[in-house]
Order: sequence, then structure tokens, then C-alpha cells
Amino acid sequence: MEDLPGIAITGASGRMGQMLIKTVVESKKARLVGAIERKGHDWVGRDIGEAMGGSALGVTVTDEPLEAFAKAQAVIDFTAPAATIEFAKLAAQARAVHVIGTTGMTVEDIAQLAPCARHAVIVRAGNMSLGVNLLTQLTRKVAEALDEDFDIEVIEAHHHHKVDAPSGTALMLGEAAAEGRGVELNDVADRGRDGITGARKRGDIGFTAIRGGDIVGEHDILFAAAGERIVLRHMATDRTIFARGALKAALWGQTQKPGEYDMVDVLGL
Ligand SMILES: NC(=O)C1=CN([C@@H]2O[C@H](COP(=O)(O)OP(=O)(O)OC[C@H]3O[C@@H](n4cnc5c(N)ncnc54)[C@H](O)[C@@H]3O)[C@@H](O)[C@H]2O)C=CC1
Ligand SMILES: O=C(O)C1=N[C@H](C(=O)O)C[C@H](O)C1
Repeated sequence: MEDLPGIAITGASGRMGQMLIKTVVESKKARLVGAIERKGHDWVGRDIGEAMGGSALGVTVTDEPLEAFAKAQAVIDFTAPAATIEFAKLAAQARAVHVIGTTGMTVEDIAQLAPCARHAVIVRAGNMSLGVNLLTQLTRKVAEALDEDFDIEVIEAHHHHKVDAPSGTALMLGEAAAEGRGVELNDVADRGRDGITGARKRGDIGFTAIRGGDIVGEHDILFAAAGERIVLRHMATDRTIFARGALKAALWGQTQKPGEYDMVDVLGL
């Protein structure tokens, strides 16, 4: 048991944090060594298992990430952009693999990861599921095969707690479509329509975000032309798909050189 890679989970009380704790505890390939929450959170100082409403797991929730990371071979982090940047610096200091699921990071945020990746493995993806990562490949291929007679729209739906839009997954799919077309997403993305917008610009890739209820995550890539439409769809119904992918990334990262990777690397797609 002691030989298994030790995993620390940040944002331990969150929707993904709790799912990750369960996934690591149930895994025969890793052990839980740390649970981190933000300063002032009422779970700090409590056993993580008991805080989650179950039996004790022998891991106390801490607000001192570096102490927890120093005991871990990997950190799995689904929190918020500012927290993730700080965690990247600390994970690099601890030489722990940093698996980042956090979305809503800006280009400037992402640039801050590069110096950390000189010292430790970073695996970052807006979606850790096998299905979505396969869908990015399919999206690239379909976009490559079709010309601009086909308008590309990415439509996503999520629960009403989600704070960022478009979703990280929608942006991954948009990137894949843009790559297939041989264009830069930044040059063609249409991310917010309201009022008299004018007609759709040929070649644009549009994004629509739906927020409601407890939707786990749904993504459509629509290719719409005169007289026909193609729709590629992924529907997540359970957050375990993200947690399992993140744990796979944490284990895969143990044998990699420092650098920045994504789930396509992990899954070998
Ligand atoms: N890449 C993927 O496959 C997936 C990514 N996500 C992303 O993961 C992130 C979290 O999602 P949820 O779990 O639904 O949110 P949530 O709001 O339920 O959880 C976030 C947790 O992070 C904690 N946190 C914030 N700042 C912190 C800090 N400085 N130190 C320690 N903990 C801190 C919060 O207290 C909270 O417990 C979002 O960006 C979401 O888009 C969610 C699902 C899948
Ligand atoms: O916030 C979520 O819940 C999710 N976030 C990710 C995203 O932004 O795409 C992945 C998944 O869709 C769930």
C-alpha cells in the first residue's frame, strides 16, 4: 500500500473534489495522502471521510497546500484559476505531478504554468473523459473534410452553479474544429450574440452556453449547411468519468519528464 503513488486533492469539498476523493480511495492503484481546502473553509481540520458524511479516512483537510503536496506524488486540482496558478508553483516545488481540471483560465493564466512545467509534469485538460477527448479528434477530422459552406456551432449545457462560459470542453472542441479548418480559433470565435448582431459571418465558429439545474455536461458540435446538418454529441451523466480520467493522468505522469501534457497524450489518442 505504502508503495502506491500518494495523491493530494485540492478543492476537497467541491463537486469534483469529493468525486476525486471517492475515486482515489476506491482505487487499488493509488492512495489518498492529502485533502486541501481554502483558508476559512469549515472542513479544514476535519477528517475528509467524516466531513463527506462517511467513515474516517485518516486524512485531515488542510489549508497548507505545500505541506500536503510534499507527501504526494501527484496533486489533482479542480478548483479555480487563481488557486490553480498558486498550486502549480507549489506542486513544482514539491516535484509532484499536477493534474489540472480547472477551467476558465485565461491565456495569461496558462502562460504562468510554463515555468512550473520545467520542474514537474503538468497534465491539463478542460475535460478528462475518454469520450470528449475522442470527440475532439472526430471534430478535427470532420472540420478538415468540410469547407466553410458548413457553419460550425458549439453548443454546451451545464448545471446552474458553473461560473465560466464557454465551458473548457467547448473551447477544446472549438480549437479542434479550428485546427481542422486550418485557422486560429481567436480569429473566428463568435462567443456572445445579443441584439442586432448582423448575419452570421462565413467561417466563424459560434459558441452557445446553456445553464440549468443539475446538468453534468453536454456538448454538441453542429456542422450546418444548406439542406443538411451533422451533429457530433457527448453527454456526461456522471462526474466519475472526469475523476477516473484525472487519476489515470496522475498515474501516467509518474513516468513522464517534466513538461506540459494533455489528455490526448495520456490516452494515446
Ligand atoms: N476538466 C474536467 O474534466 C472538469 C473540469 N471541471 C472544472 O473543475 C472546476 C471545479 O468544479 P466543481 O468541482 O464543480 O466546483 P466547486 O465549486 O464545487 O468546487 C471548487 C472547490 O475549490 C475550492 N477552492 C477554491 N479556491 C481554493 C483554494 N485557494 N484552495 C483550496 N481550495 C479552493 C472551493 O472551496 C471548492 O470546494 C471548475 O473549473 C470546473 O469547470 C469540472 C468537471 C470536469
Ligand atoms: O464545471 C463543470 O461541471 C464541468 N466543467 C468542464 C468544462 O468546463 O468543460 C468539464 C465538464 O463539462 C463539467
